[in-house]
Amino acid sequence: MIKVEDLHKGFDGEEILKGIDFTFERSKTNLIIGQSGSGKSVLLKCMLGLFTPEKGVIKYDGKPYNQFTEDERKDLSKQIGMVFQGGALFDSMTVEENVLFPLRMFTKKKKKENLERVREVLERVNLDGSEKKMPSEISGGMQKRVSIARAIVNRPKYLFCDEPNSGLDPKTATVIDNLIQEITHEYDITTIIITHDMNSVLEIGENIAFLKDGVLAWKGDKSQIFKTDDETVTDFVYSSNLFQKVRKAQQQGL
Ligand SMILES: Nc1ncnc2c1ncn2[C@@H]1O[C@H](COP(=O)(O)OP(=O)(O)OP(=O)(O)O)[C@@H](O)[C@H]1O
Repeated sequence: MIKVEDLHKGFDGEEILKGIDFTFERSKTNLIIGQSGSGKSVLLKCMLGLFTPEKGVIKYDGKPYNQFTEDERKDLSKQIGMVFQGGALFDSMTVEENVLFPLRMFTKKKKKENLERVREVLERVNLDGSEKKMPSEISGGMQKRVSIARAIVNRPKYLFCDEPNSGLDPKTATVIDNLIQEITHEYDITTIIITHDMNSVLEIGENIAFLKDGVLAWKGDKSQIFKTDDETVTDFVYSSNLFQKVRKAQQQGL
C-alpha cells in the first residue's frame, strides 16, 4: 500500500500538485486519470522518489519515505517494477536478455537460477518459446508482455505502469489490462497505472484517483465513475463521442 498525504509539488514557484491525499491499495489496480497537464506524471515521479515534494508525506506500507535511510531507499527501488509507455525494451537484446537484465543488476544469484526465473515469468505472460527473439521480431502486444515480465521478474511489491496500453489495438489493450490485473492479484502487488484509456477504467478501475489541475477531484471505482453526476468527472469521462453516446443511450433506457 502507498499512502500519499497532503502532497504538494511545484516547479519555479508554480504549484503543480496542490495537496493530494490518496491511498493506493495493495492487491488492487489503482488508476490515476485526468487531462493532460493535470499532474499525473508528477505524482508518479514523486512516488518513485524522482521528485522531492515540498510538503506532504508518502508512506510505503506505513513507513514515510522521508524517514527511510539511504539503504532503505535502495531496497525500496528494488521492490519497484516499472512498465514504461513505449515498452522501453533494449532493441539489441533478445526477449530473454531483456527480462534477465534487472536480475543481473539487482541480484547476486547464479546465471542458471536467474534464467530459470526468466523462463518462469515468460511462461506466466504466455511468451514461452519467444526467449531468443529480438523485440523487432514480435508484435506490439508481445513487446508489452516482455515489458511486464521484466517489471515483475524481481518480485516487486509495487508496480508502476505509465500508459501500458498506448499504441495497442483495443482488443490487445484489454488483454494487457487483464494481464496486469491478474498479476496484481496473484502476487499481491500495489499496482499504480496512469491511463487516458476509458476502456481501461471500465475494465480494471478498482481504485481510481481523478486529478484535475493538481487536485484530487474525485475518487472511487469503475462501478461508481459511470454513475456519478459530479460534473468535473462526467466532463472528462464523456469527453469521447463513444462514451457520450453510451451515456445518452443509458439515459434513454436503450
Ligand atoms: N520537471 C518539470 N519541470 C517543470 N515543470 C514540470 C516538470 N514536470 C512536469 N511539469 C509541469 O507539471 C504539469 C503537470 O505535468 P504532468 O506531466 O504531471 O501532466 P500529466 O497529467 O502527466 O499529463 P499527460 O497526460 O499529458 O502526460 C505540466 O504543466 C508540466 O509542464
